[in-house]
Amino acid sequence: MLELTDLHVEYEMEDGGSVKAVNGVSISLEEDKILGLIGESGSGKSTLAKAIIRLLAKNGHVPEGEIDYKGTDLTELSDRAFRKEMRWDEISMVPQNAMNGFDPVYTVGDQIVQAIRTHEDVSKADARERARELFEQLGIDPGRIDDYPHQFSGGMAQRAMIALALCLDPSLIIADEPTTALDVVIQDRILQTLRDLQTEFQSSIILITHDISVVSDICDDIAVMYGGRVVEHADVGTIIKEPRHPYTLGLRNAFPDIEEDDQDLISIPGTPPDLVDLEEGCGFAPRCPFATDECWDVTPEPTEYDDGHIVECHRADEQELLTEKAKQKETWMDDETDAALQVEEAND
Ligand SMILES: Nc1ncnc2c1ncn2[C@@H]1O[C@H](COP(=O)(O)OP(=O)(O)OP(=O)(O)O)[C@@H](O)[C@H]1O
Repeated sequence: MLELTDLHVEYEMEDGGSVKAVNGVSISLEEDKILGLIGESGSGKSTLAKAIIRLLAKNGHVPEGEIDYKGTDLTELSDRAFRKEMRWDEISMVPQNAMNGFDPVYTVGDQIVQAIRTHEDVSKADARERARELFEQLGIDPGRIDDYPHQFSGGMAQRAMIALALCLDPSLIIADEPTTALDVVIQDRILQTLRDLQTEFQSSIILITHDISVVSDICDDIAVMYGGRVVEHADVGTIIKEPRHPYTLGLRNAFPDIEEDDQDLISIPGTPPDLVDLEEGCGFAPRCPFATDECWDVTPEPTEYDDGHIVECHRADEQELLTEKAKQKETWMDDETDAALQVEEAND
């Protein structure tokens, strides 16, 4: 249903330079699937999402690439046509912080009713009924429909935001770190609700997060972003159990596995690349313990392994060796990698 081809997104800066926040991304999302978009802060996840729903900051634009949504290239649509035909009806978004998504001066119910009536010719009473039903489905007491946003707890506001995103029955929902501000138990419940609703509404979801353990439970596919590119993309089982990219292997080390005791959490040394002065070569090479001269000099092309497992790494063929070495702390402590390593004992 959604196919991005060689998508680039840039932010113009006052000094005349530009931040290449998304730098040639090609991925696809099938109908009724949840795609997890993971990567460190600054890897371009939100930018990619906002480019799809056309909510980029004023200084952002798409200089190159296609966003094919059900056969329409969204980059070719006028702003007016996009607002009328696409945003909210077809593609909606749950933002990082729900409180910012609601207008504090109107009740939550009024805002959902207004969203429905702006796009559909229905009576106020019918729209209100739909909002009440959505509240119920999301586990919010429908009696709270006339509350103002500040009267909701963080978890409830986030659920109400999901109700708003679902109220026009869109085919694609983009959820940008929808639960980061919430505690783990509520986070888990909201993600499960999202999964249940996705099955019921038969919509597709792009779920953005920096936490690989969050996505493993509810996603079908995962795309790993690094430095504005998708460096690995596959079904969730493959990404969790058989990744090939050293960055994905590193991400796996950095989050605890709930099934294992006594683990060392090893973070990836160094910092993400400068997206203003992008250099030739693999963007991860300065932090990669396995980088060779070729990695520094030549940007790797996407290569497909198995069915739909796409990796951008010159050494992706050496999966067994990389996997074994990546498990060892010493690998990430090697002085030959550019950066300092921080090792945290999981059970400290
Ligand atoms: N309006 C802007 N102007 C200039 N640079 C920007 C702007 N918005 C984002 N950036 C830069 O674009 C890059 C990608 O940012 P983006 O927010 O998409 O990353 P992210 O992976 O979503 O990070 P996070 O998890 O922190 O939200 C970063 O280097 C960021 O500083």
